[in-house]
Amino acid sequence: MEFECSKNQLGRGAFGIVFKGSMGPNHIPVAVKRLQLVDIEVSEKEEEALRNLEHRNVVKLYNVKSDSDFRCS
Ligand SMILES: Nc1ncnc2c1ncn2[C@@H]1O[C@H](COP(=O)(O)OP(=O)(O)OP(=O)(O)O)[C@@H](O)[C@H]1O
Repeated sequence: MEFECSKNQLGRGAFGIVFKGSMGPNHIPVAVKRLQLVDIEVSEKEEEALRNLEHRNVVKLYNVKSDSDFRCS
């Protein structure tokens, strides 16, 4: 599902900045994390782990987009 993100910054982690965004036609609020790509293999492993993880204390991963020009506006 497509998502958008705003300039509204929610926080910052070791691998990137997290922005407030929305997803889909109903604009469901989501957090958008823009990763600074360090190691593609590590990123892919984290993505796979998050996709398979379901826990009430862990955010759900909905989408991953690979685009070096992607910016939150
Ligand atoms: N779903 C969310 N809702 C609100 N704020 C969030 C959300 N996800 C992340 N944040 C904010 O962004 C900050 C960084 O989140 P991030 O997931 O990058 O943390 P991290 O796991 O420590 O980072 P990293 O995986 O890069 O080491 C959080 O401390 C929080 O303030």
